[in-house]
Amino acid sequence: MSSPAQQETPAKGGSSPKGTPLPQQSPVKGGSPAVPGSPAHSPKKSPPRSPPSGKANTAQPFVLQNSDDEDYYTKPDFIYGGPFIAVNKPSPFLDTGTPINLPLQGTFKKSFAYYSLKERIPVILTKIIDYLSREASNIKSANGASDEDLRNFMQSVVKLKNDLVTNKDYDPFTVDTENAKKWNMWIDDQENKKYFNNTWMFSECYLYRKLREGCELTKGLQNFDYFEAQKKSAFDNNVELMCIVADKMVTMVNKSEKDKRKADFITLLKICLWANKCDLSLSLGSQVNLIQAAKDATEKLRQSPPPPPPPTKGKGKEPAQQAPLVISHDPFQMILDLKDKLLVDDSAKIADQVVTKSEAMMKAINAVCATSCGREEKTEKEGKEGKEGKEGKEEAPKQIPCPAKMTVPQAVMFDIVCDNTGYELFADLCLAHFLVAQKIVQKVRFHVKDMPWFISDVTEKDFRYVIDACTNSNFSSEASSGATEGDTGEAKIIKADNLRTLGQQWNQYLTDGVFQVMAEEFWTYPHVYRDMKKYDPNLYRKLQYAVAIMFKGDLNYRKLLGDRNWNPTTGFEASLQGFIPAPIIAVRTVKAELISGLPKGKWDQLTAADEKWMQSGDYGVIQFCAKGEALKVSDRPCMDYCKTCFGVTCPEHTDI
Ligand SMILES: O=P(O)(O)OC[C@@]1(O)O[C@H](CO)[C@@H](O)[C@@H]1O
Repeated sequence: MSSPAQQETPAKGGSSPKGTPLPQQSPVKGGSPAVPGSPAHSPKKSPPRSPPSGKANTAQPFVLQNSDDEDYYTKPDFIYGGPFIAVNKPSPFLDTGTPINLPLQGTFKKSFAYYSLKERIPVILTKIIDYLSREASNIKSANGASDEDLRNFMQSVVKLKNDLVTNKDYDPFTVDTENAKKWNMWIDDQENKKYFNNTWMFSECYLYRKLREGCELTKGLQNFDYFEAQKKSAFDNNVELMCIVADKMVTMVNKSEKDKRKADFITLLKICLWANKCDLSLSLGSQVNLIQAAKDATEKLRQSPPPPPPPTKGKGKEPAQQAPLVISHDPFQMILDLKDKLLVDDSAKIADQVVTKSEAMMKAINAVCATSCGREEKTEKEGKEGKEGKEGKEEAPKQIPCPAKMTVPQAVMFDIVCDNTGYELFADLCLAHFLVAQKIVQKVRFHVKDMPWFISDVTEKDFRYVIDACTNSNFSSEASSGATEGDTGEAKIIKADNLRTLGQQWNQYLTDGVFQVMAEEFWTYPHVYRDMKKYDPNLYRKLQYAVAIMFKGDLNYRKLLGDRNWNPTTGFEASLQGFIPAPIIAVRTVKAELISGLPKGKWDQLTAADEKWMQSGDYGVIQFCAKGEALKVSDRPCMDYCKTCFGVTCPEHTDI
């Protein structure tokens, strides 16, 4: 076993475990970091960290099972034949939050990363084990799996949980796939191979990838999605919200004048934002029901109402309004209610600049088309002449230029890097539909996961499920209290008529290629986005063709920011560390301890009021980096270059 003393303590080194030089280290947010060996560092055990406020703590106790656990570092050494001498080995565990500018990591005991690895993920794994034993016969019959398949998968989850809670080294992958080989290479490259000692991102992604391997190693569970049942319930729980949004969509997709179009664009961005509260990973797989959450919050507010606002002084001033005592679950009302929780709001900028850029792109495409269409006409003419002369001459195939050489896209495209399925995906689809219907873009590409990921992330199958479930919904119910009510005061009936119409339209868009679903491997790699160019240059190139890329949710945000605890006032653009294939939009409720682009003093103010505000998902940001790398002829051709295209046309990458 490698000596823990040899492991670099990140707070000391001033560089990330991957060796990336970091800016000068400043003090830890909420307290100065205790460095092992320093007087401030106490080897004493600190009281266990409580879970984020409002979340049920169903976690099991952290069982210390062998010398790989964190207490190992403070146990006395036994010297054979000599006296017992207590030697305090320098521990990589620090009793602090994540120091500024360091990666999020399980070694910082006051961080959400530590709490997640220690409490949250073991609970998620335990729930899978429970589900497998409870639903064994259904799972077997649905998948054509054997007892042995199920037993093997279950054992792999038990082992994974044990390895995690005892902070073992990562196990290499044994399944014989190219993807597993890559993972093994990346594991070899890690300086720290233990769950808590490496970056949170690597460990957490490894856990979800390893879960998948448990199924890949069986015969009958190859396509089994252990989170599917939870994802389906999540959809059902929020159909009422979808019906409310669908009803408003009717006016949003009609041709409208400029100002209304901009206002609707902004509204839909905000609907997309607050839909990101519906994430099953933060809730440890428990259903997130926004209607119930609104009812609970209303009840809480009624029990302890906020003090009335002080009277406003001065002539002609409006009297201050008492805050409403009802928290609505109507998604449109929610936007107003949560106004103060939206910490950075670039939505107006986004609405303006996406439209402007789309118009410019459309012009460029038309200009290219004018030239190539001219050529096509000629070809047609030549073809006719040819036909007259040579009978049966075949028509030339559509020429798709080499993506590495193309500097103008084939269509005006908006990309959405999806996060959660269910209501959140529904909201993303609404925004996409709006952009297409208003002719702002011609096509929307949805990037989804190629395996079950962070419980509720969208896979291709989930994508189809949501659209079909909308198309076939026959929801009809009295509006829950707090939702839109009729003018007459009568209870309003919420129906799925417009939801079904949306579902049908989305199916059509899929058939026509206006909506495209892409499940690239990269999204389930452990790499942060600044490294995309290195690990997947093809995907980077594809993204470059977008008019803008919207990254949804917290995990995408963590990857955008390199999973590093930036000084919160660092500019959003700087925190992207050069990853700007196209203009970047980040739409995220805050569920991890990192953020950039905050106004001065805001972080301190929020932390003084609630030190766990970054773990709750109650706050949000809509951020924009308008730049985007210029699309030049690539100095690094497509990785499939010349395989089938011979440098002329591209039959491979039709998704560009
Ligand atoms: O990406 P999402 O769905 O918004 O959030 C994913 C999430 O719940 O998972 C991570 C921990 O497992 C957290 O960073 C984050 O809160």
